[in-house]
Amino acid sequence: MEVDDFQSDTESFLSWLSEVGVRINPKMVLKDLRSEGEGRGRGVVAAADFEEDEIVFSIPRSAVLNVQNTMPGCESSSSTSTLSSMPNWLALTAAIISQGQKPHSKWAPYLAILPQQLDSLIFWSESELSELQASTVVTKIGRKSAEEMFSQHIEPLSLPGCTNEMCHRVASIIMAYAFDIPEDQETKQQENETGATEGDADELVSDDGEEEKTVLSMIPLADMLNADAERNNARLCCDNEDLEMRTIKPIAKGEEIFNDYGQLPRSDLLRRYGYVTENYQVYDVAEISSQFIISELTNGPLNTPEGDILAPLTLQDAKKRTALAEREDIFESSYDLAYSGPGEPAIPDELLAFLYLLLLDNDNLNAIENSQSTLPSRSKMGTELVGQVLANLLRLREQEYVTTLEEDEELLQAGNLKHRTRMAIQVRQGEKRVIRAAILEASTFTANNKRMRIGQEPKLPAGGGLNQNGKRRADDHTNMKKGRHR
Ligand SMILES: C[S@@+](CC[C@H](N)C(=O)[O-])C[C@H]1O[C@@H](n2cnc3c(N)ncnc32)[C@H](O)[C@@H]1O
Repeated sequence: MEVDDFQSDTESFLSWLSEVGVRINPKMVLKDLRSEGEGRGRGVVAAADFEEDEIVFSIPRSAVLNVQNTMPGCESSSSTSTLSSMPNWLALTAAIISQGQKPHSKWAPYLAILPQQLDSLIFWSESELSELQASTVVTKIGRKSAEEMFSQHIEPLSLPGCTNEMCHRVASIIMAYAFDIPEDQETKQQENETGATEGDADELVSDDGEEEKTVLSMIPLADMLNADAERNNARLCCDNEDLEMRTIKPIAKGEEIFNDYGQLPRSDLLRRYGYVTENYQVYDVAEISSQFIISELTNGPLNTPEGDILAPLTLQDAKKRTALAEREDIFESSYDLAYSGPGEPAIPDELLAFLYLLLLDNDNLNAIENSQSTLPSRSKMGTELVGQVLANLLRLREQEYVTTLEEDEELLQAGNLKHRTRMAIQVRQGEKRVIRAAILEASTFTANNKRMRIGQEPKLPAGGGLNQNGKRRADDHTNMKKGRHR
């Protein structure tokens, strides 16, 4: 978009906001922030000091773009009922596409300022995605399943000129811009009178414990606020007739006014919003899947801290222990590792318990299975063996990434990186740091190994197994896998 278009679109948008009844505090400005960082686009900045709990702007509910407000414009009652029966995000996608095709849509000046291009992961090429290496975020993009939904729900609406790419663009804007707001009193009352219920609206629990319906909505101007982890200083308040953006702390003149997108790891921030900043790194997570753990423990013998060799689990034994983990409600297909905080370890209890069950001796395993005993406390499950095996598994998990943490740090320092490549490196670097922190935590486990399945196993000849660094011995050809792929 030309610079002039950007500015003139902002101006048309601002005059439209006033036409539709949006009241803007003169102490705020909608600013072009593109020169302050790639992807920053427009943002809201304080032009004078704000106190805490001041209104930055207020928006009448009639200006909100959602399925309810666009329905009266729907050509036929059959499309009205079709929209109501769709998943929320798809119905809103259809409503926005349909408004975009109307030259005189009430929301035209608003739609004109929504981005044509986004950096969310769904728009990345295969080669750009490969920079994320072993990050599991790549498996969560969901392009194919979204397209199945488009063909099931949007195609039958026969919206002229509607393509998959258009649907992806609109659905991604919804993911990055839309708000879930509680249904307004009037609609609620109408529904109570007619007994109508809305499709699959998300539900919140209201103060009085009643489930409260929410409506996925595009809220002009409210969605012009950027976000940056803990720097949020305003929030959307839906308690009054108009929706209000209110400050939650004093904001000094010149400061940007930030909303809160949530405490997201950078992988998810990139997937959903197409940007990352260093301020989100405290929320980074790394994942280790149970499939990876089982495959490593069944594939080869392990060296124990005492130098004993722990025979690999048979597939049947692994299955039995996994079934027990499921029964004990600690089995997850993938476990999240995060930075530790007060009372929050890097290694989740469920992962610790799963490894404990995989490494427990048969007598104690049977006792849990027969409900003669239960899983012990976290400190007792953190045995030296569990810590050692987990540290080895985590080292192997780290080696699934093509580059090392140190190499990523060098790449970031060297600069000259394309915007998407830089963001991908920041994500994978963050995940490796989390894995390293979890390895350190695992190496502090010191509980007694007496219930562990060491010593029960027939001793294996030297030459097999993982060494202390988690690497397979060079002569173990059959078990060589998952090395670095340079
Ligand atoms: C709700 S919109 C905010 C308004 C947006 N800046 C615009 O001009 O349309 C969310 C999008 O803004 C951008 N964004 C928000 N916060 C950002 C930040 N701290 N740094 C860079 N981009 C950001 C991302 O592209 C994100 O998908």
